[in-house]
Amino acid sequence: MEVAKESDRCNGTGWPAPERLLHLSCSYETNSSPYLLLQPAKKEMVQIQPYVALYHDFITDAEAETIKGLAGPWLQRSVVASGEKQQKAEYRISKSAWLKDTADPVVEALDRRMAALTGLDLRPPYAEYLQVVNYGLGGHYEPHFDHATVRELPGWAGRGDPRLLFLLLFQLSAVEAGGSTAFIYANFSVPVVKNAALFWWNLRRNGNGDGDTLHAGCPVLAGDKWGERCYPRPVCSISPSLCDGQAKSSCRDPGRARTWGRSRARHFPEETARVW
Ligand SMILES: O=C(O)CCC(=O)C(=O)O
Ligand SMILES: [Fe+2]
Repeated sequence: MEVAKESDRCNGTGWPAPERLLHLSCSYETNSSPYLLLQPAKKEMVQIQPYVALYHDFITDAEAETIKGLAGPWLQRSVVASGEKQQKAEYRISKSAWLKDTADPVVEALDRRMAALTGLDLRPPYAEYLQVVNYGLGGHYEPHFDHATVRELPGWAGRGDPRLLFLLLFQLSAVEAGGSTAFIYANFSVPVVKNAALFWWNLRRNGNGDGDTLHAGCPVLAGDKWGERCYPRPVCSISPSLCDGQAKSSCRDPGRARTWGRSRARHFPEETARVW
């Protein structure tokens, strides 16, 4: 496969070939949840492999403004993981702040909506607090994986699974130009859609990192981009198979892993046709 460049994807020249669009669809999702029965999630499947979906109107203008207001005073230059430490990096230019679920009822409401959407318990310790991200002019996040690619990472055994199960990125603002999320190997990009939530799985159902998810936050060319990330830190992740073999020492809650595996199969049925 030709490996697309970040600049091509950020220019929007890398849409999937027509035969890869056949399975794509839009649907209202309720996931048998009382929250979503009243206001179904408007799901647009973007790509099956890697699995990427866009949920339109997932938050309201008022919620977006509240979140930006809460985070504003706490924003600091974003950091990236470097071994056991966190440090600033030229390849991630943005500011970020963590929001506790007790910070405001809006944050709690978002937590409930995310749980309804994914079927997963996303409260600490199963996820980090929500993280608000602000990219100014030229702000970007160069191509990276959200899951750790080195199995020997410090802390792998002692502190649970360091890999990010999925990413859910709420779009809190419109961007005048730039700012798309580009999937480099998969060869497509998703523009910023205000109030939508962009979702992708970083780990496959067998618990391995999905090598097709290499992605980037494209530079903001005009305006500024505000997002909020849900940052799950699953213990034993999604698959009971993770409880076998190498990752056993990180497995503190196999029961939860089984529940999460079942939720994933139920809430993301498009995946079940895939062979892993
Ligand atoms: O801002 C984006 O479009 C991508 C963000 C991202 O990759 C991340 O937060 O890990
Ligand atoms: Fe990322």
